[in-house]
Amino acid sequence: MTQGNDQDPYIALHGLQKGYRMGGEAIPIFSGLDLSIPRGDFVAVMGPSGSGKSTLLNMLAGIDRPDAGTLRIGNSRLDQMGEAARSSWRAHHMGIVFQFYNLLPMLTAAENVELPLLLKPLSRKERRIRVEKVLDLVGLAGREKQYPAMMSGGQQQRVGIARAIVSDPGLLLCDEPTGDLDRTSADEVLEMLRFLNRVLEKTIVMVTHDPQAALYARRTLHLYKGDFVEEKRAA
Ligand SMILES: Nc1ncnc2c1ncn2[C@@H]1O[C@H](COP(=O)(O)OP(=O)(O)OP(=O)(O)O)[C@@H](O)[C@H]1O
Repeated sequence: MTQGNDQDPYIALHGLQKGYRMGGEAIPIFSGLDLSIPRGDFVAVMGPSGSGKSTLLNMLAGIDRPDAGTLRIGNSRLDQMGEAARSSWRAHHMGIVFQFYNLLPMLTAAENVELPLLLKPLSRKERRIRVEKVLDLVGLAGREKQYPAMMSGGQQQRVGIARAIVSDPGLLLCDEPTGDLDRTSADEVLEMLRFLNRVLEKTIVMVTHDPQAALYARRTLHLYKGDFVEEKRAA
C-alpha cells in the first residue's frame, strides 16, 4: 500500500482507465489517463460537459475507483484500496468543496464546520477552538450561530470551505466552487482558495466551467474526449 517518496509528485495517475456499462456494452471515459500534480500546486480542470471532470474528481476523492491503472496520492495507492480504506483516507487527507455548498440546514455554521471533527479523538473544547479558528480564517468570525438560510451564497460557500479545511487536509478538491455565485462573491471565494494554496500550502484541484475562475489557479488542464489536450500556466 505504501509507495513513493518526497521526490515523487504528490498526485500521480498512470494509465488510468474508467468507464461505465450501458446495455451490456462497456463505454470508456478514460482509456489510459496520465497526470502528475506536485505538492502545493493549484490546478484548474476545465472541459466540455461529459468530458469526465466529475469522474476524475470522484476518483481523486476516493469516492470512485479506477477500473485499471494506478492512482497514488501521497503515499496512498487509492486504486488498491477497498471502500473502507478509501473512506478512512478521505477523512484524514482531503477536503471537498461543492457547488451547492452541501451544508445541513438544521445546523448552525459552527455545527456544519464541526462535522468532520466528530470522527476524530478530540474533546469538545478542542473541536470548538478549531472551528472558531477556521471560521475566523474564512472571514466569518462572529457568525458561528447563524444558520445557512440566514447567509448569502458567498458566506455559505465560505462555511463549506471552513468545513473542508477544519481537519487540516493536504488536498482540497473543489467541484465548481463558484458555479452558484455572482462575480463578486465568486472572486472572494477564489481569493480564499488562492490564499489557502499560497499561504497554507494546500494542494488544490478545482473543476470549473468559468475561465475567470481558472485564472486563479497556477495552471489549467483541459479535458477533452478522455484526455488532457492542453496545459497552460497562469501568468
Ligand atoms: N453510470 C453512468 N451511466 C451512464 N453514463 C455515465 C455514467 N457515468 C458517467 N457517464 C457518462 O460519462 C461521461 C463523463 O461524465 P462526467 O460527469 O464525469 O462529465 P463532466 O465533465 O463532469 O460533465 P459536466 O460538466 O456536465 O458535469 C458523460 O458522458 C456521462 O454521461
